[in-house]
Amino acid sequence: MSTEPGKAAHEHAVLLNAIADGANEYPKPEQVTYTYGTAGFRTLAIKLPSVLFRVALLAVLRSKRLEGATIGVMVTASHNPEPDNGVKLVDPSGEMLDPNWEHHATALANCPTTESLISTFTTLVSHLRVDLHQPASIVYARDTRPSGPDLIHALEAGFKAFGASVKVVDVGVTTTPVLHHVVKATNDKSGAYGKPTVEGYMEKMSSAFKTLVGNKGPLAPLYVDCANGVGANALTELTKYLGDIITIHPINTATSTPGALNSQCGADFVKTRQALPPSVQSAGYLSKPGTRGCSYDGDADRIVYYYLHENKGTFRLLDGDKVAVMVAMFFGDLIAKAKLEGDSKVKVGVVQTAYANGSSTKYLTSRNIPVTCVSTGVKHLHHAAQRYDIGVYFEANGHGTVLFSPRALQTLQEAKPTSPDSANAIKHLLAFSDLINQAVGDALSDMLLVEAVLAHRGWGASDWDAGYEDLPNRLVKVEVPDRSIFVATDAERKLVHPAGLQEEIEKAMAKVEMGRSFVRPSGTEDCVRVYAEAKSQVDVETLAKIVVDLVEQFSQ
Ligand SMILES: CC(=O)N[C@H]1[C@@H](OP(=O)(O)O)O[C@H](CO)[C@@H](O)[C@@H]1O
Ligand SMILES: [Mg+2]
Repeated sequence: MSTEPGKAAHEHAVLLNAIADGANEYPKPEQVTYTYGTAGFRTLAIKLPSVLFRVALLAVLRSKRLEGATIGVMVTASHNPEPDNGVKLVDPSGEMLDPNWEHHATALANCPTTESLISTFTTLVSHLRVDLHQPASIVYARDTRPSGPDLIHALEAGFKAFGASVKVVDVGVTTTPVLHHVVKATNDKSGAYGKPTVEGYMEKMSSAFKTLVGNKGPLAPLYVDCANGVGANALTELTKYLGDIITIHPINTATSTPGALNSQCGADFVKTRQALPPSVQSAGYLSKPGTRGCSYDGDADRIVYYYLHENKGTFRLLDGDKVAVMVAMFFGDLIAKAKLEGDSKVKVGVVQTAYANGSSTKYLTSRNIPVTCVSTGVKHLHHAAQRYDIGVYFEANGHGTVLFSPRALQTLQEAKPTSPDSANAIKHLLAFSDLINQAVGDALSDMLLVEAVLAHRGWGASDWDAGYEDLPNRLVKVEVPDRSIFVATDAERKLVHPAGLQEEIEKAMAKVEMGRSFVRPSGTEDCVRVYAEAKSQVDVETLAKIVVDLVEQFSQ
């Protein structure tokens, strides 16, 4: 845009006309209200074209507001069924969109007409003090959903309205964490984070993995359920970079079979059902004792592991809590071996949500590892983890990563080893910081992290599992007329509303041994979630039932 007043006004009018033309092509369906939630906009794909067009406008505004910093747009609905889709924005550091801007996204998405869209857009430009003369830079990608290409068209139409002031890079069909990597690396002008490309991501991770386990391979084979999603493509690519250090068997890789995505497979299926995907079960992949399997979700930002009990053949889940505990303990030991001096001590902390199994929290705290509990949603965990030198964060369902603070990295880079052992520990800690996605939870990166830790420990799945035994637990969805009456506090462990309900829940908890239960409204589905755990299966069922009944009673 020009800085001459007359010309600038003309260009502004041209821009608004172009936005109006695009908006007319992608009208908002009537009677749909959109919310930018925990995971961006997510609903049936047929309802989304207008949202994609408007998200493009917001992405451009955000980039211009940040003086041309690169913003990411990911088109995915993660573990949802195939007819759904979604879109979320990625901030320049590779993190989720700033929560203040979520409201602006919601406002644009819900404008009923082209006129109201233009008016809201203009208001945002002035309220947010966006200088439209600034350049903008956007990278975008999508998962394998059949609705993806049309939604990408709608997104691109939004970018085109701004003409040449917007530079766009289409990363193509890839995982959510790869897109986050590209965003973070593009904005890191020092180049230290790695190349801002899919190849850069693969090279960085595979070379760190080789540094860590190159002399320990070949590692025992691993079966990877890709949920018939985009993780299958990324994993195929990654295995080329890994060579023969580890034998990976990708399964559920039918990315173009209609209806296959997340159907009877994937991390969400396994965590919710606490069972193997039928395809893994029937093929007997894990029947050889000790064989490890893992499942990604549809956009490969989440992973859970499992194996079959050696004697009983029963299913054993190694979820996000199990990963967090193993990784935190391992990093604690590695830091001790590094023998860093005095003030340069690096400390490990863990961030969980209330859904973390009580046994995992007890295991950590009894070993003096600090644990912070935060509200559900990756962005809360990510921010809390940034307060530790090495912050390990995982949701029980497998979303998570490990963050190395700039101070920890600098300390490690400058540390003077006192022995060959300390030199090795420092080298390994630095390699782990390259192996682990520093922007967001990442199924592929977390998988290599688990494999590297197991190899360093000399452990199989059952050794890993032996640390602690999960308390029996139950997670129940309750549909209520209006979930907004449920208001939680204290990292969502207590309810402040409806009045009196919390007291009743606490009475029920006190009746069973090691009873714990909490209730919160879901941020992604129209339901209230009830979580309960207790020392025995019978007690947990009783506790869950009482609390579900209470929720129903108090929602009338
Ligand atoms: C109990 C549970 O698993 N909740 C999930 C779910 O959030 P809810 O707000 O509970 O619907 O979706 C989030 C986004 O994927 C994920 O971060 C979170 O862990
Ligand atoms: Mg996901």
